[in-house]
Amino acid sequence: MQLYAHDLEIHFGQRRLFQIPQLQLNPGQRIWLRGANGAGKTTLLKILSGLQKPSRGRIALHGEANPPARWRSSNLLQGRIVYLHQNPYLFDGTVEENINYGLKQLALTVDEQRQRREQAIELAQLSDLRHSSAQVLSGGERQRLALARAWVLRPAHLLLDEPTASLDCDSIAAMAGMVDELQRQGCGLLLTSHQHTALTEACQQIWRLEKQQLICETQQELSA
Ligand SMILES: Nc1ncnc2c1ncn2[C@@H]1O[C@H](COP(=O)(O)OP(=O)(O)OP(=O)(O)O)[C@@H](O)[C@H]1O
Repeated sequence: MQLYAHDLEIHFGQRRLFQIPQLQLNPGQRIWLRGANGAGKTTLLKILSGLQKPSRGRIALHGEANPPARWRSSNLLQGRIVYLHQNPYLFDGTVEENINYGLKQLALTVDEQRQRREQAIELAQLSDLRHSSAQVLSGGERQRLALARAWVLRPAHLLLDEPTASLDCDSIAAMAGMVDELQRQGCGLLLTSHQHTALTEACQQIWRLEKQQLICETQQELSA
């Protein structure tokens, strides 16, 4: 399921943040979105996930241009394109309950729910903390839980905003394992990161927000 955006533009008052004639994110593709502080990376991810309305333009899945009347209420995008914030919001309740919350939104049998939950908890290395309150988790544990909660949804596209900022090597490895697994299942991934990590290593393309434009490069071009 391709994600398309056409003619995207966003202004804050008189200031134009970016203008992007066209972009396409394919299933199973992993892209590193780069750019200086304030270039508009978070804003672009929020627009692509339907959380923020652009000043102009439209996004579509499957190539069907179908802009929602109210950007945020679009059923087209809900659950299919998931945005993961760099400081994720977790619900009151345990680690397991946070993951169950995501699962309840899906039409799965009890067995399928259990299977996904157990796999997610293991991949996120949260087995010992499954009954702990999410509110007492460390930064790295929170980030792993937030990704596990997104992981169980099997989104068509996952947009990750600085997912590994201030994480240690073990947490980054756990995050990379989950992201690799999603990619194998055909999930398209777009991620921002100011550091080169195990998550960015496997990106086939780099999109750079610069001078209000989106420039596409391959990893090879970057290292050349
Ligand atoms: N609702 C808003 N109203 C006005 N300005 C905004 C709004 N949202 C974002 N901006 C501005 O747009 C610019 C881009 O913000 P954004 O968070 O998208 O940048 P970023 O590339 O993700 O930056 P960083 O690398 O620092 O996280 C910033 O200068 C920000 O202040």
